[in-house]
Amino acid sequence: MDVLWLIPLLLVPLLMWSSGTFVFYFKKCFYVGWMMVLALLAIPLCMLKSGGRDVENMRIIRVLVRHVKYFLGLRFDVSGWEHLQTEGPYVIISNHQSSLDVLGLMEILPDRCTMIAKKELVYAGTVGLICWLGGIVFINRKKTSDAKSVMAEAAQTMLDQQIRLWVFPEGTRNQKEDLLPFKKGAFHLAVQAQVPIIPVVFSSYRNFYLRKEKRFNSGTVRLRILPKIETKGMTSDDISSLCDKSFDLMQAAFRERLRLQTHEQRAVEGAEHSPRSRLLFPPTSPSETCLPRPPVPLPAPPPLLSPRFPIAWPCHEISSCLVDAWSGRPLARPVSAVCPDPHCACSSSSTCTTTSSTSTSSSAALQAVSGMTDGRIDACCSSCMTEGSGHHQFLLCFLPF
Ligand SMILES: CCCCCCCC/C=C\CCCCCCCC(=O)SCCNC(=O)CCNC(=O)[C@H](O)C(C)(C)COP(=O)(O)OP(=O)(O)OC[C@H]1O[C@@H](n2cnc3c(N)ncnc32)[C@H](O)[C@@H]1OP(=O)(O)O
Ligand SMILES: CCCCCCCC/C=C\CCCCCCCC(=O)OC[C@@H](O)COP(=O)(O)O
Repeated sequence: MDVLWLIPLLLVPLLMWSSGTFVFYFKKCFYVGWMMVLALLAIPLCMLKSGGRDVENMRIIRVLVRHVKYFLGLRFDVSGWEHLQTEGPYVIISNHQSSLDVLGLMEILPDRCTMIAKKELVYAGTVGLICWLGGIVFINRKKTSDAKSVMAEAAQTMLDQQIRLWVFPEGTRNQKEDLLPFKKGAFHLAVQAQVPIIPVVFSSYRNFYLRKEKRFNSGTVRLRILPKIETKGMTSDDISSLCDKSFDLMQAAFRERLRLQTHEQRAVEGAEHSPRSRLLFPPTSPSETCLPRPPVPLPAPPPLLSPRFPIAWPCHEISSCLVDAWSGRPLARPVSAVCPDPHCACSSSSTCTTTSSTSTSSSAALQAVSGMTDGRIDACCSSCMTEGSGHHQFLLCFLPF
């Protein structure tokens, strides 16, 4: 009789090892349960620190949530930190795939930043209470007029109390291959307060988390912080174009990442359903998962055409397509050139972090610039610097057919 308690103790690891569906439910229950417990811990700490609802409580919440990723086998890889180095209030907008977004959000959450959330969240037990204590602004999505007036008030509070706000402009969770059309509230907020917008793009979770298929493997989420979009001088007439511009930038970054993910995914097929992939941390690079792999030393980076510009090599976004994950052979030839891409998102003073070039015309233009005609441009323009003349230096990733 005494040994009966051993059964679940042995059964859980066995099921974890053998069943992906079990892992899915186990991890989800653990996540919700553990967040509830953490919130319970955080409540007295927040009360002691600030005596009630205060954005400063987000520091405590941030510290407490940071370790949860290790239990779930998730890694966060952040690029574009420099774009968060902006003084004063701003609005952060990001895509929203799942409640797991909270983990990524807490990885980069700046000081004095809180969120806009649906009002139902306040009823989520201890989590609801901690959201309230953290100063989260609750809106009633079903009553637009109420939501608008709450957000107009929030714009004023942002300025009065120097607060930053994080909004999910899709307005709901979305796991599709494209972002949902953006709601306008975040842009009204930024224009009313005359503060910049900082877009943040979470890479798709589909390579490790599939709600319908009941899969929750280990995986890496790439968070890309894009350059800020200024709203100084804008009025309500500019809301639509601001919203469209932000959407286009984020959609391009999301799709570009998704394309690279699909490329990497092919390399790890087969390993995908192994217990290792469900339970352990993901390897740091796709090539690590590819066995056997001949020990081919990587070639030294070729000299850039214009040494005047300090371009990092290999740059983060492109590095994943520089080497064939199976053979280790170099796939792409990085070259430096002036960016002819009309969609290039370089802004005059900052480092360019995004642009994707899929249209035939810009692809042809890039090929002409790079002098290579026997291949396809897979990704272009990363770590691009702006020359005095307004030309953009960038790297091309060139895949031979
Ligand atoms: C240790 C502790 C451990 C504990 C762990 C837990 C810690 C947790 C901590 C932290 C976690 C926090 C995690 C939070 C996550 C929550 C996420 C969510 O809940 S996502 C859902 C809610 N979010 C939104 O919905 C986005 C914001 N929504 C909007 O901005 C919408 O625009 C909204 C609701 C204001 C209106 O939505 P409409 O569906 O009516 O659609 P539209 O097209 O945008 O607006 C209709 C018209 O109203 C105008 N409008 C919108 N906002 C306006 C405004 N502010 N002023 C004037 N006009 C406005 C628009 O321009 C549009 O008019 P025209 O079509 O252009 O003519
Ligand atoms: C009454 C609803 C409350 C649901 C929350 C259940 C408790 C969750 C417990 C632990 C998770 C901690 C993170 C909580 C913050 C995540 C909130 C969230 O992601 O809400 C979903 C909302 O953005 C969009 O909702 P819909 O997709 O429109 O639906």
